[in-house]
Amino acid sequence: MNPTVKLQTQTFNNVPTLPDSYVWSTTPSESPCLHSIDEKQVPPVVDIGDPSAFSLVRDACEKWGVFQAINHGIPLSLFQETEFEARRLFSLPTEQKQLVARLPEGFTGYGLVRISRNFPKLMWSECFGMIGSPVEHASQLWPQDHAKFWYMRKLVAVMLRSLGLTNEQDTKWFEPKNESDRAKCFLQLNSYPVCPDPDRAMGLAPHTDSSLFTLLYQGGINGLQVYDDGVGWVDVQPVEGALVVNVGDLMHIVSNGRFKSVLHRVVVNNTRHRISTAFFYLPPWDAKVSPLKKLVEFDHLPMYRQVTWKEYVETKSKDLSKALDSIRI
Ligand SMILES: O=C(O)CCC(=O)C(=O)O
Ligand SMILES: [Fe+2]
Repeated sequence: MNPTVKLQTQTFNNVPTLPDSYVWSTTPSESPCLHSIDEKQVPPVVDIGDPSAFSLVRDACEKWGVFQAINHGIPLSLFQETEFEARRLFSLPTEQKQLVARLPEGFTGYGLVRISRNFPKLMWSECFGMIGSPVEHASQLWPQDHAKFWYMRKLVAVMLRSLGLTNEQDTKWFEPKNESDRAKCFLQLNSYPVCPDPDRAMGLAPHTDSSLFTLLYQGGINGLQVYDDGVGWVDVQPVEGALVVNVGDLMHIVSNGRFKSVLHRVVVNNTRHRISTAFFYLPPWDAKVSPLKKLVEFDHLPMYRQVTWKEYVETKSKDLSKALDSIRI
């Protein structure tokens, strides 16, 4: 049994005060968050079905590295059902969740978020990871007709087109060489239980996602914050029907730094148990990722050397904040 996971879950259920191991020195009061109502100071909400979406997405990814997408074509009921099942899963007794505990180096199963090992303090959260997507099976069953199972296709297309990548040559680098090599989705259910002392706790420590991009459903409960150099921490308020789209490190590399991978964190609260569902859109394991030629021509010099996704994950698990810099030319 993983002792850390056991400690964590018991703590969530039983304590009236925050144990020392969960007290962060960087509290929200030390790094205040902006609760802004000025819409220029928050990541924008973009209607993906609108013809102006490409330029709005480009601007948002360049300035913030994040936006909220509406009209994205993904049935919201999928997320609502996922949230329902996530609440069922996280409310199981600890011993039962331990049956599917994530291995220390693994991605799937129940446990602490993977980035926990990079921080000395514990985070007020637990998670459950899964790999795979229905597209893998649907494409074998209906080779010509599986597009409707690829829920993220509209968003993938918008992200690429907003970078000016419109033809097949531009996107060949992450095309699968065979069916088993197809781009993967990693799904993570995050649970942030009600916390006795939210101002001194941390739901999820500041990090960037390693993915190409991440789709996030945050239900209706606040908690996600993104960092802006000029303004500091900014709330990403849940918007009905919207999905948060984060630019990840790989998109940052591919776009030669034009789309910036967004630094974000999650704060907790003392009244509501927050659940979020994150889909990390990933290239095949051995895909070679580097600034795309077309985009380098625009910027003149490549900022990053080529790296495989596998190599990048290994580098990042050793040092979260230095992985991008370590491949900088
Ligand atoms: O719970 C959230 O709002 C964010 C989750 C997140 O950043 C992650 O899973 O990487
Ligand atoms: Fe994240």
